[in-house]
Amino acid sequence: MFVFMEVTAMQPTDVFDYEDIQLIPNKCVVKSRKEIDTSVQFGPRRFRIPVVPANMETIIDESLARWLAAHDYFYIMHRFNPETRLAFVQQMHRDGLYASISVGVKHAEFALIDALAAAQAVPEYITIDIAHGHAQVVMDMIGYIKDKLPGSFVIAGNVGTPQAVRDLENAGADATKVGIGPGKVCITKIKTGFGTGGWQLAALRWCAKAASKPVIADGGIRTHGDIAKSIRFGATMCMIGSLFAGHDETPGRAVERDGQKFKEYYGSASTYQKGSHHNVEGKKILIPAKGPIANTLTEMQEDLQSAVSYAGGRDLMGLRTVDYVIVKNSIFNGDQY
Ligand SMILES: NC(=O)C1=CN([C@@H]2O[C@H](COP(=O)(O)OP(=O)(O)OC[C@H]3O[C@@H](n4cnc5c(N)ncnc54)[C@H](OP(=O)(O)O)[C@@H]3O)[C@@H](O)[C@H]2O)C=CC1
Ligand SMILES: Nc1nc2c(ncn2[C@@H]2O[C@H](COP(=O)(O)O)[C@@H](O)[C@H]2O)c(=O)[nH]1
Repeated sequence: MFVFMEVTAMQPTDVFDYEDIQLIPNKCVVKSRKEIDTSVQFGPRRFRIPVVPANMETIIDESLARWLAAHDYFYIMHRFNPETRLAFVQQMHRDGLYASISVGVKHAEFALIDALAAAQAVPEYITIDIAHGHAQVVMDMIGYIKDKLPGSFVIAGNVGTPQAVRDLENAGADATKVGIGPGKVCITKIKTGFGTGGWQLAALRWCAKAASKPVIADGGIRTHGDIAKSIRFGATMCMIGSLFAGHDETPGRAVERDGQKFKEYYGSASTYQKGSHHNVEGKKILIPAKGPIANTLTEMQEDLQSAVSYAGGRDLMGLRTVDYVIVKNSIFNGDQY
């Protein structure tokens, strides 16, 4: 009985997801959407939009990372070519670009931090990227990075509860990443029964209320309007995989089916990434080819500018206070996009 009461007290009050929310407009205060500033300060730098492509092997590679950095977008390089990370940081710095890498928590990852420190190659951003980020080993890694590379901005995740956000912040994380299982290629909820899939936006709101530092909303974003909703519910930055998959520059393998062009998009915990069948929590899908990523990034920015104008604001913070309604599954109203 006591345990039941405690669990009940931990639950968020409203449960909803992106598709269940519509934001309510305020009077427009700009003459043109072009006046609206969508930029965001995140750690030591300012970026054009509050969006980062997921740190997954089919979403980002070194070449795209370089392009994003050079064009003032945030990126996080994945950690699946572990031996290349020191050289990557050095090359980015040599070219006058910021470095943003991912690490895990196994023994060799602590050695990487030592190697970066020894070479005085201090990445501007380090993301600790594991499935279940509310873990002592993650807090140990945060402490280790803060000790050896105090100049790096540390993002830790993934988590799905306010307690996890507080624990990682107290361990020294500069930002936390929220989302357990809402991703398009995720099967965590099916395989384990756990996660924020189906109520990711409510989980974001729940976690962001507890946060004293920036939160990244990670997974489940299916439309550009979901970016505005993430900001409304407390995110500073949005991590997106599936919407970026399929572009010319995203590195998923190109395939053709019945004369149509697609690109592969697979989970970081899928058998395709891991090369093994143990603890698989991801799958592979095909995403239709989409053309240049720059077009999508521009469209995201324009849609965000429009969203802020509906909010009656001039910048992203205008979204934070808008009213909203919860209408279950209301977004497409039976229509196709
Ligand atoms: N956002 C999400 O919902 C999810 C994301 N992913 C992504 O998949 C990739 C691989 O993640 P991950 O398997 O954590 O990376 P790793 O293979 O590096 O595992 C992380 C470490 O944590 C241990 N661990 C203990 N419990 C868990 C658990 N429930 N899930 C995962 N590890 C656990 C692992 O040991 P051992 O392997 O021996 O158990 C290992 O030592 C990451 O990029 C991650 O972001 C994966 C699943 C969910
Ligand atoms: N449960 C799993 N989640 C995964 C896996 N690989 C990546 N991810 C997460 O998904 C988001 C991207 O979500 P999307 O809805 O925008 O496509 C990514 O950032 C990770 O957090 C996986 O194998 N299993």
